[in-house]
Amino acid sequence: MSSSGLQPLAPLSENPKLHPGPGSSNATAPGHNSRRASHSSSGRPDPLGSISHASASRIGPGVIPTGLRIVPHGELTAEEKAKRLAAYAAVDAHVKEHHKVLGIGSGSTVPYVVERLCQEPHCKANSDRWFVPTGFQSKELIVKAGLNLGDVDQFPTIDVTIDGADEVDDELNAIKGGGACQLREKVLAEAATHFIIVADSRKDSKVLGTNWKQGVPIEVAPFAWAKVFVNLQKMGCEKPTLRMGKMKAGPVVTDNGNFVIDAVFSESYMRDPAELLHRIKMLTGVLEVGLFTGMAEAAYFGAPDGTVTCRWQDGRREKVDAVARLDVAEKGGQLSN
Ligand SMILES: O=C[C@H](O)[C@H](O)[C@H](O)COP(=O)(O)O
Repeated sequence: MSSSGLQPLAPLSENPKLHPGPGSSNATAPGHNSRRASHSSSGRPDPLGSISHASASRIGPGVIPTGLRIVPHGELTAEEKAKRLAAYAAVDAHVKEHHKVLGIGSGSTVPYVVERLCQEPHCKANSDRWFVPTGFQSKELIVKAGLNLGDVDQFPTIDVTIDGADEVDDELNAIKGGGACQLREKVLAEAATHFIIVADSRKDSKVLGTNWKQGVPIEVAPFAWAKVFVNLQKMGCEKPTLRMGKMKAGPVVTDNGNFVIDAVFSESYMRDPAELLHRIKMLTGVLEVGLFTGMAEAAYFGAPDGTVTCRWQDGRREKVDAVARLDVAEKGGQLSN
């Protein structure tokens, strides 16, 4: 089925041992799609062809598709409810049956995107789809949900990427990288025909840096971090900080093996994020900047009162009723593709 011609590793969902019957604790919730993925032979060399399902299942417990646990909506905090509603509204508006390759972002809002994709009507098309992650967390989400895992080297063109954001301005420019995933996230945003943001209403802002005070996340080659740090100070960055690990002595290391510098810039810089992005990106040693300018087509913001606002790149703004989509989430349960 792959238009790229590559045939990725068959999903673990094809292993019957990993799919207990309906009476088990892994029984699926309403909306579950039990169809298996089908894979056609590409005729081209398959670098993963020698890996059998059996050997794949021995990789470790972390990769077994255990399904996603849906927390009943009533048990969520107002903030989590808002994220869920934004994610559901975005998936319903932008994922179409003919979309075959979906980019899955990172952060605490994105699990609700995957949750929605595993419900009716979307799940019907999932067996013929590939899901491309932006990092370790979203890869685990995809695998646990039993969805077909792909990568951007197989699918350099993605139909829709849906991702969270740390802050979004008036023109849908965004700060991203609070979870250190900015490099892969930007590759998947750029590869996507439609790049959509999902967030709670605290991220909805006029000027970047108004609510997100941590600074612009910048992924740097480890050996160059001190040089970039000094360059940023010379550029006028008020407070560069090498992001440090928690429960780890030393800096955060990204999924790509790099460091992250968080750089706070004054409002005058943040009012022109495209120019700031350009200047930072030109510093040798910088791999990617967590400023996403002119990329998002639409952004969905869930509010604690249960409303969702969609903002479009052309400035349009509309209210979306997402509460009506909560039938499966109201009950909670276990969900897998
Ligand atoms: O690196 C992480 C990403 O850019 C996230 O998408 C961003 O931090 C938003 O995450 P959350 O949805 O948890 O606020």
